[in-house]
Amino acid sequence: MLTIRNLRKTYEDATVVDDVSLDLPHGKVISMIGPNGAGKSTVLGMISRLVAKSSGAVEFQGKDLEKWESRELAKHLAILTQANNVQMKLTVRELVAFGRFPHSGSNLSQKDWEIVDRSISYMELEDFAERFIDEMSGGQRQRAFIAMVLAQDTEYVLLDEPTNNLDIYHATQMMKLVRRLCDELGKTVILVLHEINLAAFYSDYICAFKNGKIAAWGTVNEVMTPEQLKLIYGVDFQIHEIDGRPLAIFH
Ligand SMILES: Nc1ncnc2c1ncn2[C@@H]1O[C@H](COP(=O)(O)OP(=O)(O)OP(=O)(O)O)[C@@H](O)[C@H]1O
Repeated sequence: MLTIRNLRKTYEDATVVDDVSLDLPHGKVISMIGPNGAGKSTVLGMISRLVAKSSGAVEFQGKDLEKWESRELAKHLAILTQANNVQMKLTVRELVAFGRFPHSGSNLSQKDWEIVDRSISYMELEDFAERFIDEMSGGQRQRAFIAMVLAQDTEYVLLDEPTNNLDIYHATQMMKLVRRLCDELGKTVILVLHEINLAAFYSDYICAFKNGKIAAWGTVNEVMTPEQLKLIYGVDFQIHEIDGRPLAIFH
């Protein structure tokens, strides 16, 4: 369980996350949506300790996040950020192997390499395993970084805009994988997404942010209403239903 209490982030005189409190349920897929600059990545960053909070508290598995030892935390919680670039000349398989570091350091066992190869195949990168990541397209590289996060094999997986750069096929495969991580492996997946229909189709809960505050929080059906979406995004929405899930049309 991840509990957030009165979380706030200020930069000089700007408050970009403003008194956010949230109980993120375990073993579910939770999507964070909202306009540019609403504070989604900052909240995700504070949940993973990549961004220092200005005030408030984050409790992870009953213990204040600040009290976790870094390597121990990395065995339980993995994050994909938006700023993924490494300056080293690495192959996909070498990059993905970094995901095993919290567990095994640099001495990877046969089992670690099996997890690395399984993560590579989750992202359908088998044919690219020995390719250097700086010789890949943006979407292929994004999938390699996601594979590294998966190789960390944590109960909590935080993904900031994982579908960035991905085509429709790979974005859909990515979201199906997120569902499997949750349904088959019991993981909690927290994503930042701009594609609200991917959020609606594959999540259990949606948290919508606007101006640093929570604008809506609840099950997909509770949040995906024309009235709330208009308040969040400022455009008109129609909600249709496909396979029992809401589908938003906006114009
Ligand atoms: N290092 C920083 N210094 C100053 N302001 C920052 C810094 N990082 C983020 N901000 C500001 O904080 C606000 C929230 O940014 P954040 O990246 O959390 O938004 P977001 O909802 O993830 O947006 P997007 O959808 O565009 O990725 C923005 O107004 C941004 O300009």
